[in-house]
Amino acid sequence: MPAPNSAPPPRPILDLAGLTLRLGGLTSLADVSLRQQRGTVLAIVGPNGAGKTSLLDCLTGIRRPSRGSAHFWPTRRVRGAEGAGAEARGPVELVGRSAPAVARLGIARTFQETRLFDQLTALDNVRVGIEAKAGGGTWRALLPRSRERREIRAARSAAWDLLEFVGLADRAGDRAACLPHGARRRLEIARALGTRPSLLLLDEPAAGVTAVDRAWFAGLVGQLQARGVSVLLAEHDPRLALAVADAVVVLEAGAVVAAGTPAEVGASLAGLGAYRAPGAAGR
Ligand SMILES: Nc1ncnc2c1ncn2[C@@H]1O[C@H](COP(=O)(O)OP(=O)(O)OP(=O)(O)O)[C@@H](O)[C@H]1O
Repeated sequence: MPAPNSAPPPRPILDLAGLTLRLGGLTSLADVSLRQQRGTVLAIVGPNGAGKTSLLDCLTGIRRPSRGSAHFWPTRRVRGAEGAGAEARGPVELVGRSAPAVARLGIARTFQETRLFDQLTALDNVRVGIEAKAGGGTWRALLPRSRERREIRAARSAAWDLLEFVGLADRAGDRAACLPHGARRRLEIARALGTRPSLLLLDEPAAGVTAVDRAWFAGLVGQLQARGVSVLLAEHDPRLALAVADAVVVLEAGAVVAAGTPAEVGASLAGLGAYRAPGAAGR
């Protein structure tokens, strides 16, 4: 029997078993197994070509693995309640689902190359994410006029909140094409959050950004957790991953070569000479 004050048992949100992906003659993912607990940040670290993007693609209906399974525990939001009012349902298999079906389950992602609507404003880019979740234009056409107006106002207000959250409220009216690289990456995150995901997959969100944006991304991960969003972070730079993650998995040539807490993985990477602690000579 558990002690009266013991912490609640960890609840999984994602469980991958033997995920294997072959692209042409090449094995991009080789028998990848891992588990992520709900409410945590799991970092997938690895050099170029390690299979990080392939992994995210397999989870989001973009690629179909040749073998293996990917179970996800969706969250059913109780009407009028957030966070504590959310209930986890039993696991569902992600393999074989289309990208929109995965999104409907509550998984959102960003891409290494930002995919924004360049001719739309920052605000409208986020509204697209929110309205896609709400059913988009077709659904709206069936609504009574007053309800339609209410939904439009709600989407606009939610989009403003998300722009504020990512520090882009002052760029709301700018076309996405005019935004600098770091701001585009922030905007992509805001758009992904518009679908109200319980799991957010970030594909190297800090690649090529300034030191200021990099620090912001590191802080963002904690804020997402506070909002009840679990994060799967694909990251090239182990330093960022070790600094923000609760657990780390290292991929090399498509296979898991290390896994554990940031301290455990940091120690094994240092042993391999692949990681130098921040502040170490020669950085
Ligand atoms: N469309 C494709 N056709 C064939 N091979 C591919 C394709 N896309 C990726 N690969 C190969 O799959 C392997 C894993 O690539 P992936 O992009 O998943 O790695 P990554 O860790 O995300 O690297 P990066 O950070 O450079 O994107 C690599 O060897 C890559 O060359």
